[in-house]
Amino acid sequence: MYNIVYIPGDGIGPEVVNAAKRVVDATGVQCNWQEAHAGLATFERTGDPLPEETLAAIRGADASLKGPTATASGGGFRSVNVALRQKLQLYANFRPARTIPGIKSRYDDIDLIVIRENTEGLYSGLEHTVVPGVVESLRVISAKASERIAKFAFDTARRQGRKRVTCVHKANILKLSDGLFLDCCRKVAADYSDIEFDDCIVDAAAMKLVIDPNQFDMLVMENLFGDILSDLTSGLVGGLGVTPSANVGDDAAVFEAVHGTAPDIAGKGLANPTALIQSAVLMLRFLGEKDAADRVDGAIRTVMAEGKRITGDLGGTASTTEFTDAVVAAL
Ligand SMILES: NC(=O)C1=CN([C@@H]2O[C@H](COP(=O)(O)OP(=O)(O)OC[C@H]3O[C@@H](n4cnc5c(N)ncnc54)[C@H](O)[C@@H]3O)[C@@H](O)[C@H]2O)C=CC1
Ligand SMILES: O=C(O)CCC(=O)C(=O)O
Ligand SMILES: [Mg+2]
Repeated sequence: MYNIVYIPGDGIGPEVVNAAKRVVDATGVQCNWQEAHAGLATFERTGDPLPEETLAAIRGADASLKGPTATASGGGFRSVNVALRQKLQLYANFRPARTIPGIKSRYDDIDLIVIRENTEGLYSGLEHTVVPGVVESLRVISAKASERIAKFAFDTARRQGRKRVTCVHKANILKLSDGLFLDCCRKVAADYSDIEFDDCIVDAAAMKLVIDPNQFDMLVMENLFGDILSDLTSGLVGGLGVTPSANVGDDAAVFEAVHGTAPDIAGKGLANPTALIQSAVLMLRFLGEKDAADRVDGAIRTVMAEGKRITGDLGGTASTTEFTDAVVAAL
């Protein structure tokens, strides 16, 4: 019996979290689900978007499954995701993009992984007004966090039989900060002679990913570049509706999709739950439940290949529930 915390979140969050829970339960893996709260709805109810009891519940759980949480542009509270990743030191963000046969996309053979440093960089949102009309944002990069994420990337590459790790950076312009990140990746690479290492400047990497993604294998980068490029790699395999993500630290792990709250389709039963179900697959693998993880992956592939009960983002007409029913039936 695993103790799993689930956070419904905002927008489409409750719909896709419910779908992922149903699928995990259908595998027969025994989970004691504990509900915890975070996000905009939690803020409106309690005045705190990330209550201390939610952090404590995640710390005490075997793993957590999180729906997306809303962060307003401009004013409003600081991102719950950034706070969660920093407070729990979930330093590694793992975002695979893999072709699922049957889903129409530009390519039919993608198998990439984006590894994103999850605790520092511009994404921390450390900003202040210097004088009215002038704002400063701090982009802190440390050797400790850079070496830690590089090591995570190489260890993951080794465990998963990957051939090459590419550091994506802007060290030609950000000579000190990205220079340090690149140096740390080079230093760590020297300890992994069985895995190739190279680097690519981020603007060129974006172009190369669109033109010929298979020239890459695993990509490691700082926080903001990872945020942007992981949406791009999602787009290579069918979009945000299908790509999972894991936030992993030494003491806790939170599994969520790459996508956000999708306000344009929230509450309508239109969301594709595949991304969060695939995040639950990553969670099952993390828990050591390989057989259940493979079975869910296989069930999704069966439903996608059949193509009759897929959601609107993939060109189908199925609702979130109808697609989930089909996955459960295929299991
Ligand atoms: N991990 C998290 O909690 C994340 C939260 N967000 C938050 O979500 C809010 C909305 O952000 P947006 O930039 O609009 O990005 P978004 O990912 O919510 O939506 C972008 C587009 O993708 C579509 N989409 C996303 N997930 C889908 C799914 N499962 N099925 C079908 N279509 C899907 C949406 O309908 C929309 O057209 C913001 O407040 C943002 O801060 C954004 C990304 C991650
Ligand atoms: O925290 C947010 O609202 C956005 C998060 C996000 O885009 C991501 O984690 O990829
Ligand atoms: Mg993002």
